[in-house]
Formats: sequence, structure tokens, C-alpha cells
Amino acid sequence: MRKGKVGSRSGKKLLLEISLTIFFQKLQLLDGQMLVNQRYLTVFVGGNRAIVVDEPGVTRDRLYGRSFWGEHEFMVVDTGGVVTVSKSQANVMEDLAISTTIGMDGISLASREAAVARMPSMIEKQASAAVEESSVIIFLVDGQAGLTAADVEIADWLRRNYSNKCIILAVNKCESPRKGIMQASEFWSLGLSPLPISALSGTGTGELLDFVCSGLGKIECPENLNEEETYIPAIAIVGRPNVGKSSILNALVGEDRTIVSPISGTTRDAIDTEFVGPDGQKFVLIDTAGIRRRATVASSGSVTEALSVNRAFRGIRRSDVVALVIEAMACITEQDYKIAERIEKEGKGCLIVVNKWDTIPNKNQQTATYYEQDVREKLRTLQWAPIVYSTAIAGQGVEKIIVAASTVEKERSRRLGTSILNQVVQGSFGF
Ligand SMILES: Nc1nc2c(ncn2[C@@H]2O[C@H](COP(=O)(O)OP(=O)(O)OP(=O)(O)O)[C@@H](O)[C@H]2O)c(=O)[nH]1
Repeated sequence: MRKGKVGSRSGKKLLLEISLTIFFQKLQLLDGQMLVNQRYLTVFVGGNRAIVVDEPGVTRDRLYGRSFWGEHEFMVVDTGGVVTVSKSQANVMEDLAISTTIGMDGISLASREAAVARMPSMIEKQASAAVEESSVIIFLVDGQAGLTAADVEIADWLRRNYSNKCIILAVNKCESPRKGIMQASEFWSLGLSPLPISALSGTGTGELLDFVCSGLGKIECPENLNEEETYIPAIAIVGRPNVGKSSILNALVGEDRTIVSPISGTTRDAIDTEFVGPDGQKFVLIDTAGIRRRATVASSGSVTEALSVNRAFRGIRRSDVVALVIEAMACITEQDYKIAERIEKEGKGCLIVVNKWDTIPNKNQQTATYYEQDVREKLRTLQWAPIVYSTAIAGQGVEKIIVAASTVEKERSRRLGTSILNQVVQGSFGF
């Protein structure tokens, strides 16, 4: 669904095939150049999509942003910066992962270390998936640092595996047009035509976008779709860290759309994915970062986490329905209650997902009833929200989440006649 099927913008007849990947090479990330690179993404999609922190390894999942250039519409994919991982680089990445994760996941040190060690390859898998599904690849190199061994390695890898795709070599940080030509000339040896650009000043980015558009295929799109036809309800998946939000998303879409790990704080950006439900209805699923207590986030001093939580709140605001995920064994915590309050305050539709249902021992027919009583008792603000039980790692119960979300969304958008509204307001129904 996601690939090649962007929604339409009224008045546009042609859409260009989506997917243009900008992937950052690892050395650039480790040099702390991500800030500039991310600005480059911002130049493309506008606004403030990706978390931008001058700290390596922040982006982990694939991040999609819709972009326009002239009459053309396409999707830009931002990825983590791992494409080629040598042993020494992998070690650095492990250290980074250790130093930047939240660390309240309750797993043993050995499991944690093993999970951290797997992180670079998982980020790399996400980056490769983005390259795989893209029509155009922008290979971004650093014009100020000059040609590096990693550039050569990546160019070889791209030529070997993706010669059928349009690959554009963009030499970033060429602020001065005259000097830029000199800076770029060094990269001819990669066997691709280097294009000097500056994400900072915007120099050359127009030309780059012209190249991008010429490399994209055309998709016919029906003209003048009305608002109702283009409206796609959004479901935000929110909850405390490590409750299984990403696992639910992956189980629903049937692929590793986001990285799942026992380390809490794995998801950082809010990840949007279009999804078609069993009855053909489309949804946008928004996977969000785990939300810890405000005081805990503040005392951790992590800017990345603070921004992640901010994105999660924005995810709630952008959504129509929120799936509040709680962990079965932990039952309702104070933080779950706080998140529930937030959802209620935002006026969103909601369902409660009790995930990791498999971890409850000796279940019988009464278990869900007892559980429900407890949830109702402790989450009074969401009395009206349906409850769904799931075991995301086995894909059990996840389809019920969509069914419940769809019902909530329909109820939420139901139009009431004036007379019913008057009756409600006047308290005829006992409200
Ligand atoms: N037993 C069990 N484990 C699960 C289930 N769902 C997820 N997990 C495990 O819980 C851990 C966290 O899963 P994630 O999907 O990454 O959790 P998350 O809520 O997205 O985590 P953050 O990104 O940290 O907020 C992983 O080790 C998963 O394998 C489930 O239904 N049952």
C-alpha cells in the first residue's frame, strides 16, 4: 500500500512514483554531520519532520515525508545512516546505542548488550528496505570532508545492486558555486556525475530536484477527488516505552516496518504508515516513541528523548483515534493514567490495547473480565473506550485493534441531527 500510492492533491493530474531515498553514510553520521544532512531533508519536505539533534545515530527507522516540486509530487524517505558497517564502526555504533537509549527496560545486562549489538544491523536493514523500494536514490557525500573510503564502498554497493535505479550523487556543503565545482570534481572517480549542492544555503537544490523528478515514473491519478474520498483516518499507537507499540504496527502491516527491540526507547520519530484494513478501509498508522513521566525525561537530560516524547504528543494531536497500549503484566500504571488523560483532553477517539496477553499465566474465561474491571477502575477517564487483548509477537488479536479503531472512528465522525443534539444538551438523556 505504502509504495507508490501517495494520496492525491486536488487539481493535480499526475503524480510521480513515490520514493526517493536520501541515505546518509555512516562516516558522516559519526562525524556529527547529521544536522546539516537533516536540514537537507527539511529542504525537501518542509516543516520539521525528522528529529534533528547534533548527535549521531538519532534516526533509526524509515521516515516518510511527502514533497512537491513544480507539478510533481513524491515521497522522500529518510533513513538511518548505516549502509556499510565495518567492525570498528559497528563497535562505535554499539557504544552510541548504549549511551543514547533510555535503559528502564528491565532486561538483564547480557540481553541488553545482545540487543544493542543487533541495533546497527537493524538500522541498516531499514535503510536497505528504503533503498529497495525507491525509484531514485540520492547518494549524499560531504564536499568539505572530500572523498572517503566509505564513499567508494557505498558507490560500489549501489552500482552492484541498484544499477537499474536512478542514482544521483549530491555533493553537499558546496556553499560557494565556484568553489563547489572544484569540491565536486574529486567525486568523479566514483563513476557518477557529482552535483554540487548546499543544504544550508539551498544552492543547487533546485537542479537536484529537477534531476529527481526526471528519474521518477508517472502514476495516473483521478482528478478532483473530493475531501471525503481523500480523507484517511489516522490511528496513533501510543503508550509507555517497551509495551509493544512497534510490534503491533509490524504485525498489522506484515513486515518489519519499525525496529523492535527489548531495549526501551527504540522508536524515536513518529512513524507514519498507510495501511488497508480487512474491509478495504485505509488508515494511517502512527507508531510513536514510548512516553515516560515528564520528570523522568527531564532528569535524564536527553534532548533526543524529550523531542521523541514531543513527537508522540504531536502524533496524538494528528490522529483521529488513539490506540493506548498497556502491558498486561504491569497492568495500569500512573503513567498510563496520565497518557489517558492527555488523550481525553485532546478529544480523540480511543481504544485500550492490553498487549503481551501471552505473559498472563493460567488464563481462564474470567481473566479478561477481571482485567477489564481493573482497567475500568483505574482508567475512569476512558470509560467509553473499547478494550482489545493482543499478543503482538504472535500476531494474535492485532486485527481486532483495527476493527475497534474503525468502529470508534465511525462513532466519532457520526453526525447528530439538531433535535438529538438539543435533547442531549437539555439533559433529556440523563446526561
Ligand atoms: N511476550 C511478548 N512480548 C512482546 C509482545 N509484543 C512485543 N513484545 C516484546 O516487547 C519488546 C518491546 O517491543 P517494541 O515493539 O519494541 O515496544 P515499543 O512499545 O515499540 O517500545 P519503545 O520503542 O521503546 O517505546 C520486544 O522485545 C518485543 O519482542 C507480546 O505480545 N508478547
